[in-house]
Amino acid sequence: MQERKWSAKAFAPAHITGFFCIHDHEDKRKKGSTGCGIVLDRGAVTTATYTEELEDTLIFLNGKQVDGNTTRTVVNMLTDIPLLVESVTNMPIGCGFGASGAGALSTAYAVNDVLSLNLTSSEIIETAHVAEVVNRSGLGDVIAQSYGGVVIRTAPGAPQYGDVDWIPAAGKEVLCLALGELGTSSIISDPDLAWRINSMGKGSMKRLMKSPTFETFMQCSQDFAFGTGLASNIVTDIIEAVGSAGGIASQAMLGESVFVTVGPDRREAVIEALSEFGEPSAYYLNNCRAGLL
Ligand SMILES: Nc1ncnc2c1ncn2[C@@H]1O[C@H](COP(=O)(O)OP(=O)(O)O)[C@@H](O)[C@H]1O
Ligand SMILES: CC(C)(COP(=O)(O)O)[C@@H](O)C(=O)O
Repeated sequence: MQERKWSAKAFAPAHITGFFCIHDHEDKRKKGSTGCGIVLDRGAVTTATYTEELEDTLIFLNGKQVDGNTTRTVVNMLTDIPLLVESVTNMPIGCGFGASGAGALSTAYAVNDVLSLNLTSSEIIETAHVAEVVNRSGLGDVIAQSYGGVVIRTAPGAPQYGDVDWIPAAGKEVLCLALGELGTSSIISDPDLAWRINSMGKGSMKRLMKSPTFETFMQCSQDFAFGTGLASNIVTDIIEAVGSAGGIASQAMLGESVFVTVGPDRREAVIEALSEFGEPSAYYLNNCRAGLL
């Protein structure tokens, strides 16, 4: 007889979107975003546990009980068995690092395993993507987090409907400064903002595809942050200070956060410039995908 599994653990990485376009569709699997972003070496590790005493699904984030609506939707889409879901993350939450997507995707992998649901990766990714779309907590993070690297989302939606390509890049360092939260739901639901996002996003996508390099990605992201008006005064000041110090910075969508790329010769100067505004953290590009641990 197969041994009963009580617990399963999975990982999903952080993802910063540089620029994006919103694609609405009544079929939530086909709704999503196109755009480009980077998958990073931090993420969420989630354990799903089955215990007989549990009456309702409980969700913990870094040891504290949370509503975790997107994660809860994932569990409800997959089972009516109550589960204990414990997620631990070393990325900023609500700041444009795709934390909700990483939580949802790692949960979907862990639940599939602990309950032996025998879903394929495409079905697992689709579940997490639909949960993000339904909760308006993200549109494209789950797709990028499923693949790793510098992901260009060329067509929106879950794996069977959407499409991706990559800018080949080695484990480059990315400096980040997370200042605060931006509500993903309120921004993507605002018709004026959505119009500006889409008109800037389309232009950024065209420009990137003409010259798909990491430098073009950074430049398009910066123009997107300014052109959409999403960059606050402080974010604008930081982006300019980094530029003067010899780096390229942009805003992590959708958060009050800045991410930076810089060559080794200007690294110290850029860190000094960033330190005027807060304590920067060093991340690395991650070419690894989400999955079971
Ligand atoms: N690993 C996780 N597990 C469960 N819920 C999470 C996790 N990470 C973030 N969340 C929830 O996601 C919400 C933040 O999502 P969102 O506003 O989309 O920001 P982000 O840019 O971090 O994705 C918060 O309510 C938070 O409790
Ligand atoms: C930019 C965003 C819509 C939200 O990203 P976050 O705030 O990190 O959940 C993302 O999911 C995307 O589609 O590119």
